[in-house]
Amino acid sequence: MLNERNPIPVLEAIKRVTTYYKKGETEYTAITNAHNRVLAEDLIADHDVPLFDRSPYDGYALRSEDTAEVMEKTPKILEVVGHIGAGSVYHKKIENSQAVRIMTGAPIPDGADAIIMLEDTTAFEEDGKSFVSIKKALQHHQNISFQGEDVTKGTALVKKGTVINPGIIALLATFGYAQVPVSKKPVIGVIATGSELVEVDQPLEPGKIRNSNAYMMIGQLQRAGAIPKYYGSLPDNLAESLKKISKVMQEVDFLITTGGVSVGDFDLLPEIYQELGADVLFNKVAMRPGSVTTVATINDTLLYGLSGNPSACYVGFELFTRPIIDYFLAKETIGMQQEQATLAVDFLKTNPFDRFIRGRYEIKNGLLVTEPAGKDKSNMVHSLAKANCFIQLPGGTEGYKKGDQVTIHLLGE
Ligand SMILES: Nc1nc2c(c(=O)[nH]1)N[C@H]1C(S)=C(S)[C@@H](COP(=O)(O)OP(=O)(O)OC[C@H]3O[C@@H](n4cnc5c(N)ncnc54)[C@H](O)[C@@H]3O)O[C@H]1N2
Ligand code: MOO
Ligand SMILES: [Mg+2]
Repeated sequence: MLNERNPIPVLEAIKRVTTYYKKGETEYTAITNAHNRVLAEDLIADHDVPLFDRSPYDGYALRSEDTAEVMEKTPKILEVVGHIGAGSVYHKKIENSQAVRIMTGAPIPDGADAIIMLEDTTAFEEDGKSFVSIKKALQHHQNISFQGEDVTKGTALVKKGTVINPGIIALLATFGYAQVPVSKKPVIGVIATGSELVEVDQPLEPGKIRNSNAYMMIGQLQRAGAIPKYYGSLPDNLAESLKKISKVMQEVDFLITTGGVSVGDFDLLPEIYQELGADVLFNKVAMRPGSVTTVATINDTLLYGLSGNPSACYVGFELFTRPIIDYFLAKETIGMQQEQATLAVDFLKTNPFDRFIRGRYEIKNGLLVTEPAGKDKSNMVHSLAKANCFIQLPGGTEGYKKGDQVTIHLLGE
């Protein structure tokens, strides 16, 4: 007699796993490897940017009052007493009727209060001295890039928990973070189960299929910011599976298996949980696909038993494993972003349970529109390649029509 399984709602299942989350630690990574990592400390400006008033143009630094009487036909002649580029400093003070030739990024010399662009000047030499003819009047503080105008010291720039992007890397570099504090990535074990599986580099034989789930999950783990540790696939053999799974549980933060969680004669995971004394949090979720998704714990370590059907495995991972990885990484946002979108085609099946269709969304004329990414069967793999969201249709509904509003869960960052 089969043991009856009680399906629980998706949100209840997510709640049960999240009570087991572990928060990771902080580690340091070289700034050249910081992209896509999660910042583990708030980034606060410890100095102004720019740190000094500087020139935004190639031109001349001068005293604006010297240009008060400049008119188109009566230019003002100033003596050029210095010449600096970015990285150099003019150490004297600019006096009456003097100018310093200055390049973009160089600090404004003392006494100067404005910059004139090269294009509005003519340089000439006379008696071994340099002069510049100024053709335009300037205002006090005209064309100055001021200290602190970009960032003021003390400003909170990026919150911990933010995923680091190239723009954040620019800030980290600006403030001298050669080593960046980031959340340590969880190490997550992956085991595929099933005597029908051959590895990706092996030829197919009658009755066999290639193991695609393990590699799919390795990609999902990488996308989620975890470190996958692949332990290969196991045949449907109890003794061998028990030995391997108990050993692997010691080496990882969590373990994911795929396959063998349903009620078939060779679905060994239920017996494995029992033999290992695991606490099964749930073994049936009111959803399609992935209804047989099982999550157990052994000594508070999560053991995910995802379905063998590729689409069910994929959905089970994103709904139940990904939020735990987000917690581990102390991310500011947990789980997939949700949006409302317009259905672009009819979807007429009934939905006895919550349905998560592998979908594709795009922005058309400023609106989010979505449609299934392909055939909607849990044992199919093709539609996964195109999917960039799940279309959620609540249980107890039927017959969604083109134009209906639906909730979508976004898969990408
Ligand atoms: N009598 C019932 N049969 C089934 C039920 C049920 O409630 N009663 N549930 C069905 C549902 S729903 C699903 S989903 C599957 C779940 O099956 P398992 O998780 O036990 O997975 P397996 O039996 O091992 O494999 C199912 C299917 O997936 C293929 N598979 C397995 N591993 C991989 C892999 N690594 N890469 C690619 N494909 C894989 C496997 O060959 C099977 O075709 O059970 C239904 N049955
Ligand atoms: O768990 Mo199954 O995926 O509902 O198809
Ligand atoms: Mg099975």
